[in-house]
Amino acid sequence: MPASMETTVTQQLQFSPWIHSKSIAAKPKGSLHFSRKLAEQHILQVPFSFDLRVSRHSSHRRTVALKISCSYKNSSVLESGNQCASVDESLAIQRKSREIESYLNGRCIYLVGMMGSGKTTVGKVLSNALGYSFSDSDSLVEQDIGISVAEIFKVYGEDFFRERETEALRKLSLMHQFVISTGGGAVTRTINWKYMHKGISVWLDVPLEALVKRISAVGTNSRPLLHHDSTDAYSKTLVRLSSLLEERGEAYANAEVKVSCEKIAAKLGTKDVSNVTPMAIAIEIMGTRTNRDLFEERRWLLFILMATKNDSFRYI
Ligand SMILES: Nc1ncnc2c1ncn2[C@@H]1O[C@H](COP(=O)(O)OP(=O)(O)OP(=O)(O)O)[C@@H](O)[C@H]1O
Ligand SMILES: O=C(O)C1=C[C@@H](O)[C@@H](O)[C@H](O)C1
Repeated sequence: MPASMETTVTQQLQFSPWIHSKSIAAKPKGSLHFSRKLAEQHILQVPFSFDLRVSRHSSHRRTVALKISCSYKNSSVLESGNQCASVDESLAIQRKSREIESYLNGRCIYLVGMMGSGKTTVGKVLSNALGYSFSDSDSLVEQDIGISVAEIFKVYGEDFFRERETEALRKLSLMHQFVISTGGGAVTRTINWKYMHKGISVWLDVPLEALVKRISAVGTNSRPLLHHDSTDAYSKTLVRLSSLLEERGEAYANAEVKVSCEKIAAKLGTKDVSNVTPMAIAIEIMGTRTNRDLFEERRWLLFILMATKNDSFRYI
């Protein structure tokens, strides 16, 4: 087994939810090392089986299926889990995160987009890769008021929620090194943009049909603006989401970066956006520069060019 692949696989474990994966150290020698702290905490005794299969699904991706079994100290229970990950994506995300570290300079990333566009899912992958913290403005409001977003809408109404959402974004705008998943409607208030423009805003643009599929699969209970009685979930969600998207299209376009799932799918050689993984979206985000930053870069280039051409050039 090539050493580089083993390294990647070991690093993939950091995304695994079923063991205290943060305590796993990657070692590019084909062995898994667990920290002393983990052992001292009597959590993990020894990994006793390690099963790795590499398959080639398409010309674009190699997928590693990794199965690990561990025994836990002071317990007869054995637990195991599976982790599937694309080696290429995993390498690309690590490389990109190193590349953009100085460009980001600690700036927060605000993910905006419709309900179900993947702000939370992609946000967690992105924050993990960048070594940033993750936060979610809906969760901050819930913690603040002590009840769920759906209950806040029911008890206090949408205007009250929007005020609290703005306050959550104001607090977040004081932070550094955060990836922030914003509420789907956060883009509708101008004041929220004042806060979000303190960092880099990214619109996750996902086709309506994909949003409806995702939301109908998990239900609308936690999404008060979409909630309806249980009959014909797909078409009711479709109607409601399409009118929200029409109302908000321009507001989402205020984001400095637009990441289109359809475009990523096309790059992968497919039309089906369900083939676009959260990791692929995170990689695309990391590879895109804002117009503001491109403008700054060009300004500097121009300055250097003129300075080298003309010694007496003075930059104003
Ligand atoms: N790239 C993806 N491919 C397939 N499914 C995805 C993808 N990203 C997210 N999902 C799924 O879509 C659903 C919604 O994702 P998520 O909660 O991250 O969206 P969100 O934008 O945070 O939604 P909301 O604003 O309503 O909280 C989840 O079930 C998630 O697993
Ligand atoms: O799109 C919206 O307006 C909303 C999206 C959710 O994230 C929540 O912020 C709330 O349900 C409203």
